[in-house]
Amino acid sequence: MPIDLQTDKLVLQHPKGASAELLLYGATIISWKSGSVTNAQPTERLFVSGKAALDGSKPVRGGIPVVFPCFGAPTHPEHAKLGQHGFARSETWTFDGIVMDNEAGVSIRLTLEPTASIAAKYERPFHLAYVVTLAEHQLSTDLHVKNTGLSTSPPLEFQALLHNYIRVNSSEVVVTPLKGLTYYDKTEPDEQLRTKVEARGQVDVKKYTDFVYQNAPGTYEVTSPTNKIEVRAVNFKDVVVWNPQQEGAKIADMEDGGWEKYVCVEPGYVHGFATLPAGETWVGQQVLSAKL
Ligand SMILES: O=P(O)(O)OC[C@H]1O[C@@H](O)[C@H](O)[C@@H](O)[C@@H]1O
Repeated sequence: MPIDLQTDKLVLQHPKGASAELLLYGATIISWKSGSVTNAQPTERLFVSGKAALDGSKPVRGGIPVVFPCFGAPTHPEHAKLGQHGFARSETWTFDGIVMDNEAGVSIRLTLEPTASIAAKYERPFHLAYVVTLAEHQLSTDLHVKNTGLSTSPPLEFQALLHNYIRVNSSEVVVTPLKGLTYYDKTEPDEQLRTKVEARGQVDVKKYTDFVYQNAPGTYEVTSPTNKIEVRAVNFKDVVVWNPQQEGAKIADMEDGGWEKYVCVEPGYVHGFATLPAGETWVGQQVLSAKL
């Protein structure tokens, strides 16, 4: 079966060998196995911590959690009751159907609408759809946000991000091209000094990195001697590069030394807020391609 719907997760299988698994909880992709143009053998491209909870008790430490409607701690008054990174990664989504099932792509759609538990902490009406498409060497994830409010209601203001944990040796990986971009350095203790300009042609994560690059180009290469993933994003104007290094030891669900096994490269709309008038839809798209 190219698409296997189980109680709490979906398994996608591409006829040429790639596969992906996603939980209904958080619409979190927890595995993407893909070959590349130069290496046909499907290999795992995402990192999931050995200590991650996969039972819906807390957001998954790894894979691709969906961040909506706030990134980090809430800063918008409408998000005040939400936790870090919002609720999309910790609510159970609904399987809405198969979008495509052929060699070009095996594709499904999940949706999320306000539930009693969401409405208790977030009052705005919305409809989210998440379309996940598996191709021979690619995984596409498209987030559709609709403001379902009445025409008289104010625009929806939100942030959204795809929190990719890319499996790679973090001491060898570089992320390009980020040179010349303004970024917000969340590791900088002095608030006044947090806005910086990237001077490096190749950004490594050999030290604690938590950088929010603004107005980034949208296409990034995540390269190590044994792995290369291209991240292509549309409408996610910013990109976060995160690796906690030893700070990761303070994260309860991080496996020992887990930070040596991934880099997070996260396209998002996170500097400021996307503004969506009533009745309209915003679509943020991402394509991950295995190049090596
Ligand atoms: O522990 P969480 O909520 O999954 O967040 C992990 C990291 O996510 C990154 O996107 C943030 O920039 C970091 O500041 C944060 O630590």
